[in-house]
Order: sequence, then C-alpha cells, then structure tokens
Amino acid sequence: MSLPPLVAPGPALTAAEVERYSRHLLLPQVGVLGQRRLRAARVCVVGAGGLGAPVLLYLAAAGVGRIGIVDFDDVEVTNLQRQILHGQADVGRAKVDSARDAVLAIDPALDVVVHPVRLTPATVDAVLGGYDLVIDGTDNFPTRYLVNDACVRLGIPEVWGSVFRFDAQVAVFWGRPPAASAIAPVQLRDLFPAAPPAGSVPSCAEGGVLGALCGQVGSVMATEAVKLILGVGEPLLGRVLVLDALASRWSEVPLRGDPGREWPTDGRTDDVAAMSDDVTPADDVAPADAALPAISARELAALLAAPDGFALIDVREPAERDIVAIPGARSVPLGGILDGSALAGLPRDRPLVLHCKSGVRSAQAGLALRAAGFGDVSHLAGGVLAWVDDVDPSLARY
Ligand SMILES: Nc1ncnc2c1ncn2[C@@H]1O[C@H](COP(=O)(O)OP(=O)(O)OP(=O)(O)O)[C@@H](O)[C@H]1O
Repeated sequence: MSLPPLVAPGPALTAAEVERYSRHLLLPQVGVLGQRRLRAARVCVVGAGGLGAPVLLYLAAAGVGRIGIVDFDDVEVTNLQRQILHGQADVGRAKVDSARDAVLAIDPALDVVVHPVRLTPATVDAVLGGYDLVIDGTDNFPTRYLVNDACVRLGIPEVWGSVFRFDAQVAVFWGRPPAASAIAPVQLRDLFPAAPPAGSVPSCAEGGVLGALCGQVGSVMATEAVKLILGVGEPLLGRVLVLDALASRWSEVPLRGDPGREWPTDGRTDDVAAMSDDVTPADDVAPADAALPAISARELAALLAAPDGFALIDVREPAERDIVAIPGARSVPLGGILDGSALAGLPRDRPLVLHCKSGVRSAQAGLALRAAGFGDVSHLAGGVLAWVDDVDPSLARY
C-alpha cells in the first residue's frame, strides 16, 4: 500500500538545484515535484551515531531541506569505526557540531538545526514537534520508547532501526496517522511491548557491531524516509525488515498494531520515567540500589599481590577479555549469572570480587549473586578501565 506524500512541494527548483538533483529528477517516482517535496521536508534524526551517520549523509545528499540533529554526546575515538560522518579531527567535539559540518560540507544551502541535548520526557515534544518525520538511530530502549511515544502523541511517522553485531532490524511506525487515512496504526510498543531487562542483552559497546552493517541499515532508513516524503512505493509499515549480515539474508516479519493499545499521553510511562536531564539512559547506569561493596583498582592490585583466597570474576563478554584482561580473573559472562546457568560453577566458600568494563555490569551481577545467596560479593569500581588508568596504563582502553 503506498501512502500519500508526507510533504507538500516547496518552491520551484533553481537551475543549480536542477543540475545537482538531475539523477533524482530522472526518476519517475521523484521528478521535479518530488524533489521540491524533499526540499520542503523537515526531518529530525535522533542520534548522530552508527545509524544516524549514514542517514544524515544520505538525507543531506538527497536535498532534504531542513535536517534536525539530536545528540548529547561528544565524538570518541571508538566511534570512528562506524560513525562515518565524524573523522579523526572531530574526536572530542560535540557530535551535533561534527554532524552539522559533515552535512553542510555536502550542501551548504541546507538548513541544519542542532539540538545538543539528551532527550528526556521534559524536552522531547518541544524538540520533535515541528518536524514532518523523525528517524531514530539511538541505542537504548528508554530513548526509543521516549521518541516513539512522542511521535505517537505528535502524530509524526518514525523510521526506526537497530543494529547489534551482524544483525539488524528496520521498521516504520505511525502510531497516530491522519484520521482520514487508511493507514493501520503501528508503534514501537507493538514490536517490543516491554524492554528486555537491563543487562539481559549486551549493548554494542559490550558486544560490538560491524561498521558496514550500520551503513546498510542507515541506507534503508534513509530510503524509507525519502519514500514517505514522496509518497511512493510501499513503506515498511506493518512489517519489520530483519537482516542477518553473516548469512547475507534479509527477511520480513509482519507487525500488527494492537487496536486496544492506549496512546501514551505524557511521556512518563515507567520505562522512560527514570530519564531526566541529569540521568543517563537506564542501559548505561548501575542499578539505583547498588549497595554492593566496591573496591578501587589500587585496592584490587594490593589484594592480588597477596591473594587470600578470593575469586576474581570477569563478567564481560569473552571477546572483551581478548582486548584487555586483569591477570588472574576468571571469565563468567553476565548473561549466565542473570539466567542462573553459571551459578553452579561459582565458589560459595570464598569472597567474590566481580569486575566488568566500567562497573555497571559487575554491580548488576553482584546484586543477582547476592539475591542467589552468595554472601561475600564486592566489585571493582570503574571496572577494567579504572585498572588501566590506575594500575597498568600500558594496557589498552576500549
Ligand atoms: N536520550 C538521548 N538523547 C540524545 N541522543 C541520544 C540519546 N540516547 C542515545 N543518544 C545518542 O544516540 C547515538 C547512538 O549511537 P551508537 O549506537 O553508535 O552508540 P554510541 O554511544 O555512539 O557508541 P558506543 O555505545 O559504542 O560508545 C549516540 O551518539 C548517543 O549519544
């Protein structure tokens, strides 16, 4: 089912625009009128990271007239493996500034609006309102629900994508389409009624992601955005594209909206309520009641110099251990602790000291172990990164 165009055509193209977009104008599905729609379109991209990067570059090249960029973070060197709109010289800069420069380098005539903020229930409607279309390239469930709930409230369609390791998913949501339209409402909560428990699936920062996969998926997301703006083809509404890049296989899963689902009204559902301006998304923080004893990296080094029978447990993924490891640590990944499958192999007669990359997963693992009856559990504050900083700076950070 094709949809009516999302955006009315803007003013006539100049001679320079006709030349620039000539390969678009030759497409019967775009043509001069379609290019004028793209010129008039206002699209907001949330997250200038792995997915936002290719999306922004293709939207800019396609001549989308106003492009909003939302991100609170700075460019890190670990981003450069996939976030292709940032370069070495951008490390340390705000992502929105680096992204704006990359967009304007393609076409200085574009209107780029930067929003250097973390979206929260308090800010999301004001940031997203006024755009015709939202594209979500973020990496955590609280933000995804926050963005999609706002799009439902505001009646804005959303293109959504997600990548992990070699796997990806893409879909279009329109939770509150125009009343007169024949579009069946569908929203993120129809695909994921609830977020997976924090820590149950590793993030890209823990499990990794193939850089080129972001390009594949971001290109599909930009294509969906262009199709919606023009009203051509069949949008990814009511179906989810699933990519297994290792098998080189795309498949499609049907997705039906739940007619009984109520519209989120105030952005304060349980899964996003914890987000406020001074709180990082729930995926990134230790459990609030993390009353687990913590030791510093230097204290751990002293303990290891005179081991007194404690067991040092590394709860990271095995591949992380290959990058950098604390001597003497035994690998027991978090997943096995949370689902209980690894508990039988852990000693109950000795104190356990847990560590991960930064201290978040080890706190979570420690609380799970205490709940399972392990009495003497502590963890390394700041994780292996603190070990590198304070004990052995010759080791690699990641
Ligand atoms: N609530 C939010 N408001 C604004 N931007 C957000 C929010 N949540 C996530 N983002 C941004 O979405 C982007 C997601 O990009 P990506 O998935 O590549 O992860 P990353 O954080 O850049 O990388 P890594 O996790 O490897 O450090 C990031 O730039 C992040 O700052």
